[in-house]
Amino acid sequence: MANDLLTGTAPDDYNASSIEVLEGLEPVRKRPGMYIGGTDERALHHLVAEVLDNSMDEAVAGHANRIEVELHEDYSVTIRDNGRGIPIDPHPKFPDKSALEVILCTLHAGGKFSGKAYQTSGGLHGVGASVVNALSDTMVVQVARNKELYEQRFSRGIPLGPIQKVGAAPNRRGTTVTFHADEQIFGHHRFKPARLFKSIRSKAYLFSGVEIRWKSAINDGETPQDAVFHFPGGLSDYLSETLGTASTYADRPFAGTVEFSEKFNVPGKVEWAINWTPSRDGFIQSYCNTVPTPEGGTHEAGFWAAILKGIRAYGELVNNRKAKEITREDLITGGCALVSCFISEPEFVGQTKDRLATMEAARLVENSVRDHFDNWLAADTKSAGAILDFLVLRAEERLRRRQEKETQRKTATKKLRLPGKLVDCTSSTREGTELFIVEGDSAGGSAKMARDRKNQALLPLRGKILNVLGAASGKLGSNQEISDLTQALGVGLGTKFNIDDLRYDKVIIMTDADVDGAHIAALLMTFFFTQMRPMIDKGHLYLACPPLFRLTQGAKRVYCIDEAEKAIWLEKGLGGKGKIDVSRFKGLGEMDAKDLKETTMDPASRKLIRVTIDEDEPGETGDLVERLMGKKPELRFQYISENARFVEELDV
Ligand SMILES: Nc1ncnc2c1ncn2[C@@H]1O[C@H](COP(=O)(O)OP(=O)(O)OP(=O)(O)O)[C@@H](O)[C@H]1O
Repeated sequence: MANDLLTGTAPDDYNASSIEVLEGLEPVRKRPGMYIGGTDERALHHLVAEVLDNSMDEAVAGHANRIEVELHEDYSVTIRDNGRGIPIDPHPKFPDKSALEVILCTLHAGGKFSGKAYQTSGGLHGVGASVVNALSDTMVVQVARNKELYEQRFSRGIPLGPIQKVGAAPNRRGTTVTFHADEQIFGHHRFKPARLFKSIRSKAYLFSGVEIRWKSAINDGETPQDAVFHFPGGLSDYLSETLGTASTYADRPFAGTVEFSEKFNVPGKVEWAINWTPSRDGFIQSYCNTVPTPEGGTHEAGFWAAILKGIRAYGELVNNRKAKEITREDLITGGCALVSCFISEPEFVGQTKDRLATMEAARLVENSVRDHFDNWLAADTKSAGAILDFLVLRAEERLRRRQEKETQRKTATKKLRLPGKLVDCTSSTREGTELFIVEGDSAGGSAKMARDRKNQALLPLRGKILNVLGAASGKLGSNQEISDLTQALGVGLGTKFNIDDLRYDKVIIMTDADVDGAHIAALLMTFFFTQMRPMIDKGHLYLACPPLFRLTQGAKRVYCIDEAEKAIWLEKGLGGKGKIDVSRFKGLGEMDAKDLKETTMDPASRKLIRVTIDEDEPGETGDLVERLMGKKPELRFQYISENARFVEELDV
């Protein structure tokens, strides 16, 4: 390897033959995570959702009204509908294959791309059924069409033979899929009757035009083994059932349905139900085209916007001045909501469709719900008043909590033994405050003058802090610089560390633009990375970017971060009169307060770099820290001298 690097020749074993092209359904088996979000229990249950969603799409499109789901003793599952049946005629693009085989053995084959066969479908990528096929050791698909019954069998995505006619089906139509999940992929995970039961029941609530029958050969002692779900009352009934005997502020939920075609001249609709209760935490369950969206998305955003604007407007109407303090956060505490929308060509994030991304959905849902909510509040003043009072109380509680926290900070600050050299800011709340950690001697004076006293504090460090990677943990607590820093931050060290006690919003490392400065910044970042990691994760740690040069030409002046920037200005000129005067700042201390403020400290003109951790490469970050701060000084020296001006690229 080393020789190859030196001679510049590539090793022989990395060439075109190293580049694999996965064909057919191979990628699904190789990388199931990409298609169903993993190989765990959740992913396993997602297989049923993929097949069931296809039957639901048939129902929502008006072609089926009955679906059956059966869990067998060997943990295989059958899903049957009375829809049109997957097409079985030869596919025009692949005349020797049936459409069914193309659908089940090819990614991105489906009837939901153009919106002709389905208007508002949960399916859209044309991969669901083929993914289930690829991840099942057996899969049997039967289609009853034109009074005939057809069947094709598969194993791990490969057809075991062509499609065959297996009998007559004079009184039947629709699709039946039976599959057994492959243990090579899902290991010991098995379907849980309770989990399937719950998700199937919620599907039935989402579309009142369908009846879903459930049957299970597995008895888990709590889940019914037979059930029929049909809910003409839709989401309103679902919410009442979910809330059970909990007391609520409105006797009946605020619920309704709006067809988009009537209001906005586009296909689709939204259905919703919400009520508020003092007896449990609030929740929102949202769906798009019957697909659950546990991470929410634009339809949820539109819904909350309508409710928030509605309740505030009602508050104004009844002269409740505090209503304008209500925020979305208050609506959700104690607010239990179900929202289900149907739109054409929805955009989800990922194949598991956990979040809706279609922007249009926010507008459609908000405008549909808003009028109804206004009318509902006006018509039922008893419920409206109770809800408004409850929400105002929530808002007041939230504000009180915030105030308490602020006073706690004030008193804590008073009680706190702050390090003598800390130049604190005067703000009594944490909001908007910044602590600059500066290289002691060089920056102290000018930084003091350059700062905004109200919200910018300074902690001058004398020389280099302890290298925490090499140090024993006992040494940390007794190190003066580290103890000053920890005290100034207010967060405590080791087991006492608590990010909630942090006294500043931003902690900014401001060191000289030279090798020593880079080293100090690296030591500090290592300290935060290893001892106070949440400071980085929660976005509190920053690097200041002081300039290295000041160029002056007559009355014109610019600051340059590095040689390259200087070269550009020298070339094009500053636009002033006479020759360009270049001064190089050897340290922050050399800059006068005005320069330092303008270039490095004033939020209006400075540049800051937020220290982040590359989530994809946590191992690498650890490696780099070890390389920089570990036991091998030669590696550290090499890295720092190569990167002294570019510490910001560390991205520790
Ligand atoms: N039960 C069914 N009845 C009728 N047609 C079906 C049925 N199941 C699947 N199909 C047809 O097979 C196509 C492919 O289904 P598949 O589940 O692979 O993808 P999809 O539903 O189109 O999209 P997604 O990958 O988002 O689920 C569907 O678009 C539909 O045309």
